[in-house]
Amino acid sequence: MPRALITGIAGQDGSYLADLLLEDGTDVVGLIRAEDRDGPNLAHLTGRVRLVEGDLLDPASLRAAVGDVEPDELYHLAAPTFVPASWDDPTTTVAAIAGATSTILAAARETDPAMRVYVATSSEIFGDAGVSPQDEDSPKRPRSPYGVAKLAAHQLIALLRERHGQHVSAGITFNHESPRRPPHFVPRKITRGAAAISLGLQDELRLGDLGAQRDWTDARDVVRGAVLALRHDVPGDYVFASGVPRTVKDLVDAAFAHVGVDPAGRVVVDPEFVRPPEPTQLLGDPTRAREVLGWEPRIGFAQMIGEMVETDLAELRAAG
Ligand SMILES: C[C@H]1O[C@H](OP(=O)(O)OP(=O)(O)OC[C@H]2O[C@@H](n3cnc4c(=O)[nH]c(N)nc43)[C@H](O)[C@@H]2O)[C@@H](O)[C@@H](O)C1=O
Repeated sequence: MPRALITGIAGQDGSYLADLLLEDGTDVVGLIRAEDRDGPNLAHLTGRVRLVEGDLLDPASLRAAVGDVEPDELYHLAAPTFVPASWDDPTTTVAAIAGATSTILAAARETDPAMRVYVATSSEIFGDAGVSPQDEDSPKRPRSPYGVAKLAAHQLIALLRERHGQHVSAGITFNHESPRRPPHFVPRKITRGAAAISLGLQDELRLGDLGAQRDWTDARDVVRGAVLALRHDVPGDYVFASGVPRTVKDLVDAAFAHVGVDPAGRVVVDPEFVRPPEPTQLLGDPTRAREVLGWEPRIGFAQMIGEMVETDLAELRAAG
């Protein structure tokens, strides 16, 4: 039975990855911060996975976890994820993303040079790429401290692969969502808002730029890609994306249609949430993942948003 260590198992992606690996009989160990032990995404995993403690800002704890667990497969998903927050504290962002990735990759090599590793990087590494859609070889000009930190991690992976022959793959993940996504990200904010408005719990939903565009897929599809990448014989970089551009307004329309409410007059643009426009359209080209790994998204946009709204309706009803 292979043993996998998942950093960030308390998060959206980590918990779905644990579900997937448990299904195929993998022995799953999760790395968490002490304060995440009671997180909502861990409850259903209790008794089915082993948890070890570690902190991205404490390199010794990461080295100890990798050395003690001695996994065959290491999925490094833990990271700060809210892009605007990276402007408030770039130092911590860089340490927790670039610093921790470098520690984990070194620990993997010291523990077992044959250990297979997958690291989640991000479409934020592209920034003002100047070309759209972006594939693995597109120019990378990040526009946030978060993107800079992810790019450092991304480039380190390629370098260590080349220098030491480490089996490390990078997932260049575009936006991915699910019923486990926290509500400060715009899709969950919108599905939660539509649900609350339809239940009469809220009058309006305050958002930033409705014309902002992203490439959204379902988190369950993305973690399936992570396993395919790690288990492929040759390590590499892979864009995981739908290849379909959509706007924040498309999210609003899909979520409100699901609850049968007209969003007109209910959605208010609030400057607090407006970010500077992207100079290059962020859109993924997942051709390599499809051709090399046989990966394609299976869960469509409307299904994903519908499931998120249903989860929000159920949670709000239960809370009320
Ligand atoms: C790939 C990447 O994906 C995620 O980062 P993100 O794209 O910043 O995600 P988000 O959901 O916060 O924003 C998406 C878009 O929606 C616009 N937007 C409009 N109105 C609101 C609004 O009211 N709230 C928010 N949050 N965004 C809004 C906002 O300006 C942006 O254009 C992370 O997983 C990150 O870790 C990652 O790697």
